[in-house]
Parts: sequence; C-alpha cells; structure tokens
Amino acid sequence: MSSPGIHGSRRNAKRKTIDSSDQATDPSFKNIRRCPHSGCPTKVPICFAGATERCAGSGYTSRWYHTSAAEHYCNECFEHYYRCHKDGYEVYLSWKKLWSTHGTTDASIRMFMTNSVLPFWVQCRECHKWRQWSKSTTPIPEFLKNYVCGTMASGKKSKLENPCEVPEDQRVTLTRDPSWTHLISSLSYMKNSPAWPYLTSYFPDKLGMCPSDHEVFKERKTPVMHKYLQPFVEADSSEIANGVAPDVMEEQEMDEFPEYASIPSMYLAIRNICLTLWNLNFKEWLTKERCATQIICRGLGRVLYIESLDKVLWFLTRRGLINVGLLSVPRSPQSSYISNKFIKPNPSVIVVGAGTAGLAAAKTLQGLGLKVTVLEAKSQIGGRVCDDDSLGVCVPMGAQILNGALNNPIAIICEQAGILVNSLSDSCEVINVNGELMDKQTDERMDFHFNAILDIIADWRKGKELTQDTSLLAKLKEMHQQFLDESQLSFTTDEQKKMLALFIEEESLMNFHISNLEFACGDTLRNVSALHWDQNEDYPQFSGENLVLPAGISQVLSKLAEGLDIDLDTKVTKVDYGEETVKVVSENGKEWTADKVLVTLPLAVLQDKDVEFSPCLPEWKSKAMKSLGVGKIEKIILRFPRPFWRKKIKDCKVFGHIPEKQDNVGYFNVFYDFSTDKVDKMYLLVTHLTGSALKLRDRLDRDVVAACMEVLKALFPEETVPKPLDYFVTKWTKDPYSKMCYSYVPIGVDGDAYDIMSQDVASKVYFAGEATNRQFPQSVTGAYVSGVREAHKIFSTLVEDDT
Ligand SMILES: Cc1cc2nc3c(=O)[nH]c(=O)nc-3n(C[C@H](O)[C@H](O)[C@H](O)COP(=O)(O)OP(=O)(O)OC[C@H]3O[C@@H](n4cnc5c(N)ncnc54)[C@H](O)[C@@H]3O)c2cc1C
Repeated sequence: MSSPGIHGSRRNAKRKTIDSSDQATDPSFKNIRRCPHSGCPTKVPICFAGATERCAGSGYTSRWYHTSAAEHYCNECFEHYYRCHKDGYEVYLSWKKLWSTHGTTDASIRMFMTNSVLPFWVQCRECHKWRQWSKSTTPIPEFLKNYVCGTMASGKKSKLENPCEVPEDQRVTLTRDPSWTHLISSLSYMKNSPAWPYLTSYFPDKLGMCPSDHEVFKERKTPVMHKYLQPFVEADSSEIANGVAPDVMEEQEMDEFPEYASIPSMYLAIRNICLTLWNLNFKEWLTKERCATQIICRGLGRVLYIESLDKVLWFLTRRGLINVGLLSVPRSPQSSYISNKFIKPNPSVIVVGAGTAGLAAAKTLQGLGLKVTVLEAKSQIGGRVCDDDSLGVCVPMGAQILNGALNNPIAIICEQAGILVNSLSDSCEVINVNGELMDKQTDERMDFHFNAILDIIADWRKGKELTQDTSLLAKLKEMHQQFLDESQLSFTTDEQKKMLALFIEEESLMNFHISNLEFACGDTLRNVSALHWDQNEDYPQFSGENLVLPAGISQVLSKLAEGLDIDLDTKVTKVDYGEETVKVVSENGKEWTADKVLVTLPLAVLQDKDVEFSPCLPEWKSKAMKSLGVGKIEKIILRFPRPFWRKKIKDCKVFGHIPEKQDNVGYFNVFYDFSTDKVDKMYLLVTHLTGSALKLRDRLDRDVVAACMEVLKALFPEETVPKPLDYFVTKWTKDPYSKMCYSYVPIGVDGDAYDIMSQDVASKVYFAGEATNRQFPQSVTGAYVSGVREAHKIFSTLVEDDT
C-alpha cells in the first residue's frame, strides 16, 4: 500500500476526473453515487483504501462502504480484500485469524478496513494542523511527539517550501461535529495501548484496544507499577478507593462525556491509557502532550480522542485519580485545561486552618493559579497532625498511622517526596491482666465471633429507619446472644465464660474488641449508632498495608505547606459573607477579603461556635454540624530505657490489653511499639485513653502514667518493668483549636450529615476537613481528599467553563 502524503492518496488525486466539489454542487452530474449510510454528510466520498489499481478514488463506484462521516472505501477495494481470488484476500484472512482469536467483535471486512487499512492521522507539532499520514506504518510515540508537516512515512521531507501553510483537510472539522460518534459504523481500536499489559484478563476490544496487538505485547516486558498503586479493579473483586473498573464507564463519566455514550469502549481506552501512564510515573504531571503520543489508532477518530484529552485529564484530576500530591500544574500554553479564563482577574481564597485539609486545599488552589492566604490560630501548621521531636526522635502526638496504602494520596506524596514509610504489621498479640498471652486459637475464634456479630448487625439494619436506631453497644450485646442461640455454637466452658464476661463484668476478649471499636469511633459505644457507625464502608476504602512514617506525618504537611502564604498565630473569630466578597476577621481585629473562604475548622470548634458566621449559617448546615459526634481520645507516650515487652511479644509491633472488666474498656487497650532502635534508649510505647476512660484525663499526667504502668506491670508480671524515662499525655480535648480527635456517627444520625457538612453556603463559604468526608471520615487521608475536593469545587466556580 502506498503512502498518501499529506493530501490524501496521490493515486486518488490522479484518478479524479471531476473535481469533487463540482460534483457536490452540480445536481445534474449523473455519474456519482452517494454514501448509502443514513445521515452521512459526505456528498462525495473518497476511498481511503487505494488498495487496487481499480480503486474508485473519489469517482464512481457501484457501492460506497461507510466507516465514519468522512471515511469510506469503494466497492473495488472491498472486493480486493473480500474475494478469495483477489490479491488482498490472504492479508484479510490472516488478520481475521488473529482478530477472532483474541477479540470478541466480528472479524468482518469492515472491521478489517477500519483497523488495518484506514490511514493514521498525525498532528503537526508546530502549526497543530492534522495531516493524513501512512496506512502501512503504525506511528510510534516518539514520531508523534516530533511530527511536523511535510514529514513523510519514509522519513523524507516534502518538497513544499512551507508545508504548514497547506490548509488542513476539511474532513478534520467533521470530527468536531457532535454527530460524529453516532455516524461511526466500525470502531478503530487503540494500537499499542500502554494499558494492555495490565488488562490481559479482558478481551482487548471490549476496552477499545486492538485485538491484533496481541502478538506485539506477547514479546514485551511489562513495566511494574509501584506496590501502592492499583488503578484497575476488576468488577467482581472488592472495590478499592481510587481504583476503577477498566470495562465500565461510571455514571459520572457518562454524564461528563455524553459524546462517548455511543462508543463507551473508546472512552475506556483513553481513560485506561491515561491512568496507566500516570500510575507508571506519578512523579510527573500527566499532560495532554504525554498522553497524545500514546493514543494511537487509525482514522480521523484520533482527532476527536486527542481533542477530548484535556477534558478527560481534567476530569481524572478532579476525581483524584491522576496528578495527585505535590505536583504543580505545568504552565505550558498547551495545557489548556487549566488555562481556562478566570471570570475575574486575580481570584482569591482564604483558607481557615492549616491542618491537613487546609494545606491540601491551599496547595491545590495555588497550583491552579489562585491567590491563597491560609490563616492558622496556632503557631505551627498541622492541626491534629503533630509530631514532637524534643526527645531527638519523632513522637506522634496526633495522627500516626495511614490506613490502607493502596492508591492512598498520602502514600503517593510520601513516594513523591522521598519520605520514608514503614508498613505496620496487622498482627497483634493480646495479653490478659494475668500476663497470659491469648492462645491463637481462642483469639481467632473470638475474632471470627466478633465479626460474625457485626455481620448480623449489618443484616439487622436492612430497611431500618433512623428512628429505630440504637446504641452499638446494646446491639452488640443483643446480637451476641442471638448469635449463640441461632448458631448453636458449642463454645468450651472456658470460652463461654470469657465471652459472656462482657455482660457479667469479667475478663473478656470481647472487651478488647469493644475497646478497639471505641478507639475507632473515639467514644463509648453507648453513644455510637448501631445503624450507621460504619456508614463509610458502603463506599470503596483504601486497602492494603497500613503505614507509619518514622519521621511523622507532619513531614507530609510541611511539604504541602512549601511556598504557601500562611499567617500563623491568627485566630479567626468571624467570617462575614453578607457582601459580594467574603471578609474574615481575626481575634486581633485584622481583616482579609477574598472571593471565597474555605473553612477547615474541626467539628468541635464549629459546634462550639468559636467562629461567628455572618449571616448565621443556614439551619440545614448547623443542624448537620450539631448532629455528628465529636470523638475524643488522648495518647500516652512512654519512653523506656529498654524494650522489656519484646521477650514476650517477639517481633510484634502492637500488643493488646484485655481489660479486666467492662469498666476498664477504653483504658490503654493497645500499645504500639514506636521505638527507634537505631537511637539508644529510644524505646517508645504509645497507647490511648478512649470513651469512658477519658475521665482520667482530668487527672495529673503522672497519675495517668501511673495507671498505665499498673496495666503494663500486670501484662508483664515476669519482668521488672522499668520506670519511663519520659512521658507525654496529650491534651487534644482541651486544645481550644481541636477539642477532639475525629468525628463519628452517633445514634439517630446517618452518613448524610457528612455530605451536608461538605456543602457550601451561598457559593462563598466552603467546608473541608475530616468531618466533611463521608467516604473517608476520621483520617488524615480523608482530610486531604476533602481539601482537594473543595479546591476543585472553588476553582470551577471561578472560571468560565470552556470545556
Ligand atoms: C490523638 C489522635 C490520633 C489520631 N490518629 C490518627 C491516625 O492514626 N490516622 C489517621 O488517619 N488519623 C488520625 N487522627 C485523625 C486525624 O488527625 C484528623 O482526621 C486530621 O488530621 C484532621 O485534619 P483536618 O484538616 O480536618 O483538621 P485539623 O488538622 O484539626 O485542622 C484544623 C486547623 O484549624 C485550626 N484552627 C482551629 N480554630 C481556628 C481558628 N479559630 N482560626 C484559625 N485556625 C483555627 C487548627 O489549629 C488546625 O490547624 C488522629 C487524631 C488524633 C487527635
């Protein structure tokens, strides 16, 4: 097959007897056949195949075959491949074999023509005009990146003095018509898709990839993605946050890209390529330019795909699926998806609070070109992420664990910034107050039993109204009994004694599990909703290993804060949003004005109305604010001269304390070994007070530590437990700028409250923070995600929508 050059087939041009535009305008011209495809706008088709000397070119043929609004082949070329006595038949046959082995779509001659004969189109790097290129050579990314008008498939240059001055082929404009995708009669699939190696369990054509590429990929080595990244999740496996089903166009995507509704596999092909490229290199902003060189397919469809890339990339960025973390938006003129025009010059935003949510939002907004000022009451950033280095080693006073590394944006930031992370093993030895390690069998049995009870509770809540809600503790007790009755499980007397002890105040593993749940909720289970305590589990969660950052999560926040305008020691007292701009006032009377304000105050601070809103927040907002629970935990950090616990618990980094009686639930339930063995005498244990145990926090630190030491002595009677060299007892609940650890769902409330918390007021006051994130509440990750979410929301209101 010959190369058509930049104007289409030379042979076509030679064979033209009458100018095609004349034909189109001269109704008296008889010797013309129109494309029979209903709605096809092309009056005079041109054969793209040029496969035989008899090719009709743009002249008469007994039948035109329609591929798209601007792509047709003549009956002569059809016969050339289709008839067994013709020269092209063998070519078609071998393609057909390959296609039907690896694909599901019909290996028809039409499919062959589209995916094996249709020419490629390329875009000039300099003038950005589209040019028809070769039929026989699949362009490689490097070529597509550097293509300039006049470059032939042979590599030779055209003789034209300034090939960029040649007008663009008019057929290109047809791809921009909304009806283009509806008029496609056979799809041109992606060639050499970089997503292919990660999607081998699918039929490639279902995902818009060319089945005949199978042979190509068979030979190639698959580049390995980072272990914390898993962009694709198969529909029948459990969902992972920020993982997408490669074969499903989500509802949001359908809404955003209606132009792909008739060809969803092509959207999937593009989206999956973008996700793959980002996940293979998450240290660089994924640009349209980078993706465009990997979107390779035959025909004019490529024009549409490349031209919709901006929108796809922007959508995926807003969804937090690509361009996550510390990367800055490139300011190149080609990156048009953020060079949208601002509605007014220099839009500005004030962010109240320099915790995780505030910093994430400010970083994102600044990256998008907005003027951002962060106001923080404390003399340091971080909020509930606070690490103390006074001992010469990092002591996490607030958040310390990242739950679920897979696709977790904080884990990605750590990798981008070279921040060291360690995985935290799941294993936890459990010890009773007589110092006995719980045997594995009983431990596992109780684990199973506890989870079974939670499952029964999950079953019970189906179809229940909020008015039927009750406390999680009450339900646990009830279901425990019901489970025993219904399952007829015969526990040993010893096990029964241990389990039933929950209700008769004896030592019980059950208390340990309850204690753990109280830690997760930040309050006694008497206050927690049985119906909705785990409402976020209805949404995909971050999974995989849990991580600790030896130098503290505050490292991540310092990275986010780099280059931001942050006013520390600035306690905001009022947010006035009654005028066109928003006015924010601090305790010392200083004022700031901006187009928008983002409030990231902790829930408890909002509930206590420490910041006045003028006008008052609407009732729907304040009602949701009041309804959510304010969880409270305090940490006790002890430094010892030696790791006396290790002889018993061996390599475990976590050990649990089975409380003696239910009254002791919440007291020092789990101990984390946060030692830095590399530094002498830096043997740290971190534990907590939760729920009703918080009454201890009113005592002196030394009394709290004494109570904790009593527990440790009971757990390790065989040891002479040394006195701690240092200790810290946190005061989060008394900290006027926190007053809490994290939110929870109390009795009679559901997850909607989180959604309402996230809604803006009057398109001027926006809210972020862990208590505004229904899917990932309570966590640093959730706070981060909420900050990015609001940044995009604010940005979208300040720019003209030119998508
Ligand atoms: C003891 C403890 C342990 C935790 N453990 C974990 C864990 O292991 N893993 C995990 O993921 N999460 C954990 N969390 C929860 C996690 O820390 C929070 O969910 C997250 O940090 C909240 O971030 P945020 O931005 O929503 O709020 P914050 O970090 O609280 O930020 C709010 C900011 O607003 C500032 N502010 C308050 N009032 C004013 C005012 N009037 N004017 C100006 N600024 C003001 C505050 O000083 C603060 O900086 C823990 C929390 C605590 C307390």
